[in-house]
Amino acid sequence: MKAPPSLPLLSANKVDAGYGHVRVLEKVSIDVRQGRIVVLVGRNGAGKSTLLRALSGLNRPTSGTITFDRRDITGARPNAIVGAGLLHVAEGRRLFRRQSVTDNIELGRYGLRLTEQEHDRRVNRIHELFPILQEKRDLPAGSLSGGQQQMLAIAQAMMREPKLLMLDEPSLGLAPVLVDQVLAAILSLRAQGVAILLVEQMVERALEIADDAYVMQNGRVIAGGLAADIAAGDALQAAFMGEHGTPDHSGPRWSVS
Ligand SMILES: Nc1ncnc2c1ncn2[C@@H]1O[C@H](COP(=O)(O)OP(=O)(O)OP(=O)(O)O)[C@@H](O)[C@H]1O
Repeated sequence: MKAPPSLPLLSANKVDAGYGHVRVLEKVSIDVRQGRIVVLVGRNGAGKSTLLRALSGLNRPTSGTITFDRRDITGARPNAIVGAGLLHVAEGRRLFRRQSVTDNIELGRYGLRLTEQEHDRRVNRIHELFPILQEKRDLPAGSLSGGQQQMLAIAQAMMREPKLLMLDEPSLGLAPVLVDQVLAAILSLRAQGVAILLVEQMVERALEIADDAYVMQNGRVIAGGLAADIAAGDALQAAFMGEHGTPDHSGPRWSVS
Protein backbone atom coordinates (compact mmCIF):
# COMPACT_ATOMS: atom_id res chain seq x y z
CA MET A 1 0.00 0.00 0.00
CA LYS A 2 1.24 3.49 -0.84
CA ALA A 3 1.83 6.08 1.86
CA PRO A 4 -0.90 8.76 1.80
CA PRO A 5 0.30 12.09 0.36
CA SER A 6 0.27 13.67 3.81
CA LEU A 7 2.97 11.28 5.07
CA PRO A 8 6.50 11.67 3.74
CA LEU A 9 7.75 8.70 1.76
CA LEU A 10 11.11 8.96 3.55
CA SER A 11 11.71 10.52 6.93
CA ALA A 12 15.03 10.77 8.74
CA ASN A 13 14.57 11.92 12.29
CA LYS A 14 17.56 13.18 14.32
CA VAL A 15 19.97 10.77 12.69
CA ASP A 16 23.55 10.52 13.94
CA ALA A 17 26.02 8.49 11.87
CA GLY A 18 29.71 8.38 11.01
CA TYR A 19 32.69 6.14 10.49
CA GLY A 20 33.99 4.17 13.46
CA HIS A 21 34.36 6.62 16.32
CA VAL A 22 34.12 9.64 14.03
CA ARG A 23 30.67 11.17 14.18
CA VAL A 24 29.80 12.95 10.94
CA LEU A 25 26.02 13.44 11.03
CA GLU A 26 24.48 15.20 14.00
CA LYS A 27 20.73 15.04 14.51
CA VAL A 28 19.95 15.19 10.82
CA SER A 29 16.24 15.33 9.98
CA ILE A 30 14.91 15.41 6.44
CA ASP A 31 11.68 14.41 4.67
CA VAL A 32 11.16 13.34 1.09
CA ARG A 33 7.57 13.38 -0.08
CA GLN A 34 6.18 11.22 -2.85
CA GLY A 35 6.92 12.39 -6.40
CA ARG A 36 9.21 15.25 -5.31
CA ILE A 37 12.77 16.13 -6.22
CA VAL A 38 14.69 17.00 -3.08
CA VAL A 39 18.23 18.33 -3.31
CA LEU A 40 20.88 18.24 -0.58
CA VAL A 41 23.48 20.96 -0.90
CA GLY A 42 26.54 21.92 1.11
CA ARG A 43 30.25 22.28 0.66
CA ASN A 44 32.65 19.35 0.36
CA GLY A 45 32.73 17.28 3.51
CA ALA A 46 29.39 18.61 4.84
CA GLY A 47 28.10 15.04 5.17
CA LYS A 48 25.80 14.71 2.15
CA SER A 49 27.18 11.37 0.93
CA THR A 50 27.30 10.07 4.49
CA LEU A 51 23.60 10.86 4.83
CA LEU A 52 22.80 8.92 1.64
CA ARG A 53 24.90 6.03 2.97
CA ALA A 54 23.00 6.08 6.26
CA LEU A 55 19.65 6.11 4.44
CA SER A 56 20.65 3.17 2.24
CA GLY A 57 21.94 1.09 5.17
CA LEU A 58 25.64 1.32 4.31
CA ASN A 59 26.37 3.31 7.48
CA ARG A 60 24.34 2.28 10.46
CA PRO A 61 22.94 5.28 12.36
CA THR A 62 24.14 5.45 15.97
CA SER A 63 20.91 7.20 16.95
CA GLY A 64 17.76 8.57 15.39
CA THR A 65 15.18 6.84 13.20
CA ILE A 66 14.58 6.40 9.50
CA THR A 67 11.18 5.47 8.10
CA PHE A 68 10.50 4.64 4.49
CA ASP A 69 7.08 3.92 3.03
CA ARG A 70 5.73 3.65 6.60
CA ARG A 71 8.31 1.05 7.63
CA ASP A 72 11.02 1.62 10.19
CA ILE A 73 14.24 0.91 8.26
CA THR A 74 16.65 2.20 10.91
CA GLY A 75 19.63 -0.17 10.96
CA ALA A 76 18.12 -2.41 8.25
CA ARG A 77 20.50 -4.17 5.88
CA PRO A 78 21.14 -2.57 2.47
CA ASN A 79 19.43 -5.36 0.55
CA ALA A 80 16.29 -5.05 2.69
CA ILE A 81 16.25 -1.30 2.01
CA VAL A 82 16.67 -1.90 -1.74
CA GLY A 83 13.86 -4.43 -1.50
CA ALA A 84 11.63 -1.81 0.09
CA GLY A 85 12.14 0.42 -2.98
CA LEU A 86 14.86 2.85 -1.86
CA LEU A 87 17.77 2.77 -4.31
CA HIS A 88 21.10 4.56 -4.16
CA VAL A 89 23.13 5.40 -7.26
CA ALA A 90 26.48 6.15 -5.64
CA GLU A 91 29.02 8.73 -6.74
CA GLY A 92 31.06 7.54 -9.72
CA ARG A 93 29.50 5.31 -12.30
CA ARG A 94 29.89 1.71 -11.21
CA LEU A 95 29.37 -0.08 -14.47
CA PHE A 96 30.90 -3.09 -16.13
CA ARG A 97 32.66 -1.18 -18.85
CA ARG A 98 33.39 -4.14 -21.12
CA GLN A 99 29.90 -5.55 -20.94
CA SER A 100 27.14 -4.28 -23.19
CA VAL A 101 24.63 -1.63 -22.25
CA THR A 102 21.93 -4.33 -22.19
CA ASP A 103 23.97 -6.57 -19.88
CA ASN A 104 24.52 -3.67 -17.50
CA ILE A 105 20.78 -2.92 -17.39
CA GLU A 106 20.04 -6.62 -16.79
CA LEU A 107 22.44 -6.65 -13.84
CA GLY A 108 20.06 -4.22 -12.18
CA ARG A 109 17.49 -6.98 -11.68
CA TYR A 110 19.92 -9.32 -9.96
CA GLY A 111 18.03 -11.53 -7.50
CA LEU A 112 14.59 -10.43 -8.74
CA ARG A 113 12.19 -12.93 -10.23
CA LEU A 114 10.29 -11.18 -12.98
CA THR A 115 7.89 -12.67 -15.49
CA GLU A 116 8.96 -12.13 -19.09
CA GLN A 117 6.10 -9.67 -19.50
CA GLU A 118 7.11 -7.66 -16.44
CA HIS A 119 10.76 -7.72 -17.49
CA ASP A 120 9.87 -6.40 -20.95
CA ARG A 121 7.64 -3.71 -19.45
CA ARG A 122 10.50 -2.45 -17.30
CA VAL A 123 13.01 -2.51 -20.16
CA ASN A 124 10.56 -0.64 -22.39
CA ARG A 125 10.04 1.98 -19.70
CA ILE A 126 13.82 2.46 -19.46
CA HIS A 127 14.15 2.74 -23.23
CA GLU A 128 11.34 5.31 -23.32
CA LEU A 129 13.16 7.32 -20.69
CA PHE A 130 16.60 6.94 -22.29
CA PRO A 131 16.21 6.20 -26.02
CA ILE A 132 19.99 6.49 -26.44
CA LEU A 133 20.44 3.34 -24.35
CA GLN A 134 18.23 1.41 -26.74
CA GLU A 135 20.20 2.75 -29.68
CA LYS A 136 23.49 1.71 -28.08
CA ARG A 137 22.23 -1.48 -26.44
CA ASP A 138 24.89 -3.77 -27.96
CA LEU A 139 27.87 -1.48 -27.36
CA PRO A 140 30.18 -1.82 -24.37
CA ALA A 141 29.23 0.49 -21.50
CA GLY A 142 32.76 1.91 -21.53
CA SER A 143 32.20 3.37 -25.00
CA LEU A 144 29.36 5.62 -23.81
CA SER A 145 29.84 9.29 -22.98
CA GLY A 146 29.92 10.28 -19.30
CA GLY A 147 26.30 11.48 -19.43
CA GLN A 148 25.16 8.29 -21.10
CA GLN A 149 27.01 6.23 -18.49
CA GLN A 150 25.19 8.17 -15.79
CA MET A 151 21.89 7.37 -17.53
CA LEU A 152 22.92 3.72 -17.64
CA ALA A 153 23.62 3.74 -13.90
CA ILE A 154 20.13 5.21 -13.35
CA ALA A 155 18.63 2.68 -15.79
CA GLN A 156 20.21 -0.16 -13.81
CA ALA A 157 18.46 1.11 -10.67
CA MET A 158 15.20 1.55 -12.62
CA MET A 159 15.05 -2.20 -13.26
CA ARG A 160 13.95 -2.50 -9.63
CA GLU A 161 11.22 0.14 -10.05
CA PRO A 162 12.31 2.24 -7.08
CA LYS A 163 9.88 4.43 -5.19
CA LEU A 164 12.75 6.70 -4.28
CA LEU A 165 16.05 7.07 -6.10
CA MET A 166 19.03 8.68 -4.36
CA LEU A 167 21.58 10.12 -6.78
CA ASP A 168 25.00 11.19 -5.55
CA GLU A 169 26.50 13.88 -7.79
CA PRO A 170 25.20 12.61 -11.12
CA SER A 171 26.73 15.60 -12.92
CA LEU A 172 30.24 14.92 -11.62
CA GLY A 173 32.81 15.38 -14.38
CA LEU A 174 30.22 16.00 -17.10
CA ALA A 175 30.30 18.69 -19.78
CA PRO A 176 27.44 21.23 -19.49
CA VAL A 177 25.41 19.72 -22.33
CA LEU A 178 25.54 16.33 -20.62
CA VAL A 179 24.56 17.88 -17.30
CA ASP A 180 21.44 19.21 -19.04
CA GLN A 181 20.64 15.70 -20.26
CA VAL A 182 21.03 14.18 -16.80
CA LEU A 183 18.88 16.88 -15.19
CA ALA A 184 16.23 16.38 -17.89
CA ALA A 185 16.29 12.64 -17.14
CA ILE A 186 15.71 13.40 -13.44
CA LEU A 187 12.66 15.49 -14.35
CA SER A 188 11.34 12.63 -16.50
CA LEU A 189 11.77 10.25 -13.58
CA ARG A 190 9.70 12.54 -11.40
CA ALA A 191 7.05 12.66 -14.13
CA GLN A 192 6.90 8.87 -13.86
CA GLY A 193 6.18 9.22 -10.14
CA VAL A 194 9.65 8.41 -8.78
CA ALA A 195 10.80 10.55 -5.85
CA ILE A 196 14.40 11.75 -6.09
CA LEU A 197 16.90 12.65 -3.39
CA LEU A 198 19.75 14.38 -5.17
CA VAL A 199 23.21 15.40 -3.94
CA GLU A 200 24.63 17.90 -6.34
CA GLN A 201 27.49 20.40 -6.51
CA MET A 202 25.82 22.20 -9.42
CA VAL A 203 23.83 24.05 -6.80
CA GLU A 204 22.08 26.61 -8.95
CA ARG A 205 21.04 24.09 -11.58
CA ALA A 206 19.90 21.56 -8.99
CA LEU A 207 17.77 24.14 -7.16
CA GLU A 208 16.11 25.03 -10.46
CA ILE A 209 14.77 21.51 -10.97
CA ALA A 210 14.16 20.63 -7.31
CA ASP A 211 10.91 20.99 -5.39
CA ASP A 212 12.51 21.00 -1.94
CA ALA A 213 16.03 21.51 -0.62
CA TYR A 214 18.15 21.06 2.49
CA VAL A 215 21.39 22.86 3.22
CA MET A 216 24.03 20.91 5.15
CA GLN A 217 27.01 22.26 7.02
CA ASN A 218 29.42 20.34 9.25
CA GLY A 219 27.16 17.30 9.48
CA ARG A 220 24.01 19.24 10.33
CA VAL A 221 21.02 20.46 8.38
CA ILE A 222 21.06 24.24 8.74
CA ALA A 223 18.05 25.01 6.53
CA GLY A 224 15.29 23.22 4.68
CA GLY A 225 12.21 24.15 2.69
CA LEU A 226 10.99 24.83 -0.80
CA ALA A 227 13.89 24.94 -3.26
CA ALA A 228 12.87 28.42 -4.45
CA ASP A 229 12.98 29.75 -0.87
CA ILE A 230 16.34 28.12 -0.19
CA ALA A 231 17.72 29.58 -3.44
CA ALA A 232 16.68 33.05 -2.27
CA GLY A 233 17.69 32.65 1.40
CA ASP A 234 20.86 33.31 3.39
CA ALA A 235 21.64 29.75 4.52
CA LEU A 236 23.04 28.83 1.15
CA GLN A 237 25.53 31.69 1.18
CA ALA A 238 26.49 30.89 4.78
CA ALA A 239 27.07 27.22 3.96
CA PHE A 240 29.43 28.01 1.14
CA MET A 241 31.52 30.61 2.97
CA GLY A 242 34.80 29.49 4.51
CA GLU A 243 35.27 29.15 8.27
CA HIS A 244 36.28 32.82 8.57
CA GLY A 245 33.75 34.28 6.21
CA THR A 246 35.84 33.85 3.08
CA PRO A 247 34.34 32.19 0.04
CA ASP A 248 35.14 28.51 -0.31
CA HIS A 249 36.47 28.20 -3.84
CA SER A 250 36.33 24.42 -3.72
CA GLY A 251 32.59 24.82 -3.25
CA PRO A 252 29.74 24.82 -5.69
CA ARG A 253 29.77 25.81 -9.29
CA TRP A 254 27.02 28.39 -9.39
CA SER A 255 26.58 28.27 -13.08
CA VAL A 256 27.58 26.08 -15.97
CA SER A 257 27.56 28.80 -18.59
N1 LIG B 1 35.06 6.22 4.67
C1 LIG B 1 35.25 7.25 5.50
N2 LIG B 1 35.96 7.10 6.65
C2 LIG B 1 36.14 8.14 7.50
N3 LIG B 1 35.66 9.38 7.30
C3 LIG B 1 34.97 9.60 6.18
C4 LIG B 1 34.72 8.55 5.21
N4 LIG B 1 33.99 9.07 4.19
C5 LIG B 1 33.80 10.38 4.50
N5 LIG B 1 34.37 10.69 5.68
C6 LIG B 1 34.35 12.00 6.34
O1 LIG B 1 33.01 12.34 6.60
C7 LIG B 1 32.83 13.74 6.40
C8 LIG B 1 31.66 13.95 5.46
O2 LIG B 1 32.00 13.42 4.18
P1 LIG B 1 30.92 13.23 3.03
O3 LIG B 1 31.59 12.52 1.91
O4 LIG B 1 29.69 12.68 3.60
O5 LIG B 1 30.66 14.74 2.62
P2 LIG B 1 29.97 15.34 1.34
O6 LIG B 1 29.13 16.46 1.81
O7 LIG B 1 29.31 14.26 0.58
O8 LIG B 1 31.20 15.91 0.56
P3 LIG B 1 31.71 15.67 -0.94
O9 LIG B 1 30.91 16.64 -1.74
O10 LIG B 1 33.14 16.04 -0.86
O11 LIG B 1 31.47 14.23 -1.27
C9 LIG B 1 34.14 14.29 5.88
O12 LIG B 1 34.80 14.91 6.95
C10 LIG B 1 34.87 13.07 5.41
O13 LIG B 1 36.26 13.24 5.56
